[in-house]
Amino acid sequence: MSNTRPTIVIKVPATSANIGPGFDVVGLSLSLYLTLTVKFGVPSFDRFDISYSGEGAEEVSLDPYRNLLTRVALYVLRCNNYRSFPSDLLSIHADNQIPFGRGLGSSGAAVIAGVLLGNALGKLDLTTERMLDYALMIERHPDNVTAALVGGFIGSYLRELDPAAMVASQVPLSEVLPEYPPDAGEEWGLSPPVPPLGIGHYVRFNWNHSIKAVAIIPRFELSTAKAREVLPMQYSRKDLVFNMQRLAVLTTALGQSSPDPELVYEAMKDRVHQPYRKTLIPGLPAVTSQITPKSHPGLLGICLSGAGPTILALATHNFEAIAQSAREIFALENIEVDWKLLEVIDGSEVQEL
Ligand SMILES: Nc1ncnc2c1ncn2[C@@H]1O[C@H](COP(=O)(O)OP(=O)(O)O)[C@@H](O)[C@H]1O
Ligand SMILES: N[C@@H](CCOP(=O)(O)O)C(=O)O
Repeated sequence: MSNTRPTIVIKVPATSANIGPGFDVVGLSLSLYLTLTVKFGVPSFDRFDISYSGEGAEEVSLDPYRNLLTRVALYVLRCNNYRSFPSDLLSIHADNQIPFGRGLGSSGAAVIAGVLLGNALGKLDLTTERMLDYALMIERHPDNVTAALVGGFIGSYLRELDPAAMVASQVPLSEVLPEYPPDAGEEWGLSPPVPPLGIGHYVRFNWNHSIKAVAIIPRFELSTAKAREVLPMQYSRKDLVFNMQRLAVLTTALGQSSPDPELVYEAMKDRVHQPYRKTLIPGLPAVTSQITPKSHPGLLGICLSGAGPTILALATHNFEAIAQSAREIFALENIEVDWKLLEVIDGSEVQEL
């Protein structure tokens, strides 16, 4: 009988964050996946192998100290008294359907996959809440990572931390995820900052499963960091009230048995992030204002997905016509798009084979 540990499969969904007015607050898990297959055995040259297929396979680093997935897993392991990866780790294969830098939560999925990987490698038995704490030390807005971990239509907030915990939660990312291993024979420097307990809190809203997500995906990347740099530090009371009124309505409206297109279309408008991001995404205002429930029966609402450039249209039918109209509007700006019809699905899964 072999003593090798069973293969582990980790499956994490894509997400669409914000859904219009819920900037950094709401997220949906969508039916595109990052799937890791983790094998155990005796690695040659003391080094496990990382391989990729699918989206990003050509550009991602296969060095475990540079790759986001394995850096996150190592962070979780080091916070739990492991010095490094287990010596019987043979290989990690990542099959990725989530395009990078398009506003479909690729980095959130990678962070969650990394936390689940660290938890599985170290047999740590972390609770969902604790895994969320680890993820929030890296991706510091809760909308994508929470929806990717627990699945569904999710609202979340970050708890106000006491001053000591606040310091711990704000250490620079370079200290949470150092890129280089120590030289041979040397120990890692400082212990990594262990997350404070209970950083993120969430609730799952009802979702009417007749509503599908049409993701219209421009063929260019926009990093979330760049799309956050264009946002102002302060907002007017008028704009905040505009968003809060809509968000309060939207979180219930999308779970009703017969979603009301007029109500949802208006409730998916936003004044906190989309008006500022239009400079980075030509065509955004035209797409969100010209495709309406009147022009496209079946459409409920339309917004930027996450930080963009993907457009998220929520609809019950007429998916192709909605996508085709968005394609024509983007074509006027010389932007080509792909589109996918996605479902709102469950959260992450970890299986032993
Ligand atoms: N599966 C993955 N493995 C490794 N790195 C990833 C993975 N997914 C995303 N990333 C990293 O995250 C970056 C994209 O993050 P970000 O700008 O936040 O866009 P997104 O909207 O797709 O989350 C990629 O360029 C890559 O560096
Ligand atoms: N609330 C964040 C969400 C970023 O989502 P992503 O899928 O673009 O990473 C924001 O709008 O900046």
